[in-house]
Amino acid sequence: MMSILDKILETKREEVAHLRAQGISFDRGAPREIHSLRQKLLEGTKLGVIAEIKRRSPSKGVIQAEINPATRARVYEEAGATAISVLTDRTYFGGSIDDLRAVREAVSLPILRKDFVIDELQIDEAYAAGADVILLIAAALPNERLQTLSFYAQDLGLDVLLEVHGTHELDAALAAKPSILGINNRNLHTFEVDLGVTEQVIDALPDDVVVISESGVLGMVDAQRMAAAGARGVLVGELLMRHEDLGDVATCLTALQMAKAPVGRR
Ligand SMILES: O=P(O)(O)OC[C@@H](O)[C@@H](O)c1c[nH]c2ccccc12
Repeated sequence: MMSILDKILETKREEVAHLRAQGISFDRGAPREIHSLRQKLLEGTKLGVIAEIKRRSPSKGVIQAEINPATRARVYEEAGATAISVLTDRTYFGGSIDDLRAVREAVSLPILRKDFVIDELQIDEAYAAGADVILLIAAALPNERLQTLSFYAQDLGLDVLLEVHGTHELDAALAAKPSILGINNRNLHTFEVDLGVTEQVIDALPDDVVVISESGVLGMVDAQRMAAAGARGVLVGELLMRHEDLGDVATCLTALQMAKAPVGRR
């Protein structure tokens, strides 16, 4: 049976063919300002919170479809988020690259393009739209493509967040020299969430790898647990997106930042 990830990757191949027909243009001679998430995580004295804009997902269905990404991003910024993650996939997550452009206009925080990147053109598109970080998923790409795409993005000055789901992907992930390693607590095939995944993977890592823990963080206790495991930051989507009231969003985000910073790792 075809998994959801396989299905998504098939859609991405169609999107890339479309992009190729269209072309992406930006001026390589005039480099843009890049806001480095890696630097911010390293300099931070608290646990970093990467706040996500996600309307829906294959695992949860609609979370909140009618939002203004720019307004929400401003609330995230004012409440002290370290960075903003924008789901740009339309078919499965209800987002778009226009959401990312709108967020870029609204905030000066680092912005992560959250999508399923399989081709250089998607990285060009992210760069032209104002992203600072791109996501690469170890489970989605052969080892040598992971490396090629990681180096391609870093040559443009972007940070690369490389996502793994277990220790079996670590050799491939580290060979691609990501700026940040993301440990996803959600299994992309079964959608099962287990914060223990971050703890297990961090145990197997060299100390100098900058780590964030992704998915399933549902409050301050979970954030604290991920910080204690050694994560420099957490990536939080659903918890924030479930709140419609922007005051509640800010309160929720402020609470997450009360977690103590990790000790004993970079
Ligand atoms: O909504 P959550 O459980 O807080 O998770 C956020 C984020 O980690 C999740 O959206 C995510 C992690 N890796 C991904 C890859 C593609 C799409 C989405 C994701």
